[in-house]
Amino acid sequence: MRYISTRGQAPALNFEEVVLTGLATDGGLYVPETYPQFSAAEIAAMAGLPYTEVAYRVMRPFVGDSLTDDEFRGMIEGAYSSFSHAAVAPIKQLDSNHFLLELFHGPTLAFKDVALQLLGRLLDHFLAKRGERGVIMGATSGDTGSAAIEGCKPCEQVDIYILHPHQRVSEVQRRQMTSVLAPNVHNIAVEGDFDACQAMVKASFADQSFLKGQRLIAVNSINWARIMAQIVYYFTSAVAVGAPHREVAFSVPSANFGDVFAGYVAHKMGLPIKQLIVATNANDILHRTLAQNDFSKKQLLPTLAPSMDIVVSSNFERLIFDLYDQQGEQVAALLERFQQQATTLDANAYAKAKALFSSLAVDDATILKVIAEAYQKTGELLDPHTATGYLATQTCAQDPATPVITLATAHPAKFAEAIVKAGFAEGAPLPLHMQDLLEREERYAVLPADLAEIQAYIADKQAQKTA
Ligand SMILES: Cc1ncc(COP(=O)(O)O)c(C=O)c1O
Ligand SMILES: N[C@@H](CCOP(=O)(O)O)C(=O)O
Repeated sequence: MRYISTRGQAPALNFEEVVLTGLATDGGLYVPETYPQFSAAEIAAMAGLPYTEVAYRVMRPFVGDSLTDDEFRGMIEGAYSSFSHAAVAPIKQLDSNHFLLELFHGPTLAFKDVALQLLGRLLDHFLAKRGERGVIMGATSGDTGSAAIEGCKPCEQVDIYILHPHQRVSEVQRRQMTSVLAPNVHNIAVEGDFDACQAMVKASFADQSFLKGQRLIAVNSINWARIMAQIVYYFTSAVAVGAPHREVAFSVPSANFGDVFAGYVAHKMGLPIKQLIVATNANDILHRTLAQNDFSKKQLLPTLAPSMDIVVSSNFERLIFDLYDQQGEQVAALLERFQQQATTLDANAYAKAKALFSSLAVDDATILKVIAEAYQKTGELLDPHTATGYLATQTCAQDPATPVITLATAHPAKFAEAIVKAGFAEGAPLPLHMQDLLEREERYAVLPADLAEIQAYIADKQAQKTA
């Protein structure tokens, strides 16, 4: 399997190189040159298999000869043994044709664990094999950070620096990150928003000289392995509700577009997905683009679904690349225009997107209403991100005969503010292993949203380690 950049100028890489490279040297994101194909018979044969076996079958073609079968199987078993539910990503029926895919049974209670438990193992393996150390730099709006720390803290080969927007993540999210006091874990609260954090991470990939020769590694969904691992649960859940014999639809709370892009890849691989519904919070750029072809930035708004407080959505570039028939120069030109001014997708690309995607933006007041109503109707307490997907299913599902699977992307206990405001005064209880989270000691630095200062901070910490 060869991976190519969405901007068309960077060298093609194999899986191991892609996992260790993060952002391409031309600023693009790596994608497989072609997508592996699964026949209806191969998909049907997944019914009833353990999650780990489906994971192996779905991901194996992406890995190529970078790992042996046994090495890869071992990593998959290890990654998902840390989940508290035997099914890893169980599915619940809410209504005759509406299902909830619970993606929050990993150690940090959000869907990010599904990929980051595996990515930590991949990094450790590849770096150890090369006898190298690496520096991870990641941006988080709240969930990637703790999942990356949890997935990578056992890695002897890495130091990890996570940038989160100061005072814009929930208290539980912050403490999940900052109470990990391992010597290789560093949290930086940036006086800015998530877009600023992500832009500084991307800029650091473009010029890595501050690291004086150490390797910079990505844990955000710019790293292909993140997307790859998220494709699996589209297969397991679709098969559970009748694929490949029935078409299915998915509703996905979205922001950086990694999760729904994994669904798009599953569709390209042969999974019969009829509709992908993109749900956003009030930061509605994805909705405006898909609904009206208005690909333009607006001021980032803090919302009650803070993990989706993102305007510049990384993985939308991967979709654009595919919609533009892998024409990297056109993608680069479009994204250049997007940085400067309001723009649109070309008519052909937009028509292709419209054929599969629908969308809805959900404001804070509606999120609170949906949490309360969904609880009354189904007995499920949704987290504020999942609430956007739940409403989008009800609003956008095109065909009552097609089952819709809403992705439950986080556990409600991570978002006490929204849960209490929705009328649940007690909030949602934290699981046992986090009962003392609010009492744990925290450690983090607060820094301005200034690339030079942040790079100097990291360089200084790294120099102290090697002194
Ligand atoms: C809980 C939660 N839901 C949804 C999303 C959106 O996922 P994506 O960024 O992959 O679109 C995120 C993070 O962005 C998240 O943390
Ligand atoms: N919602 C994310 C934002 C980062 O997205 P990623 O999927 O690219 O890591 C978060 O919680 O940090």
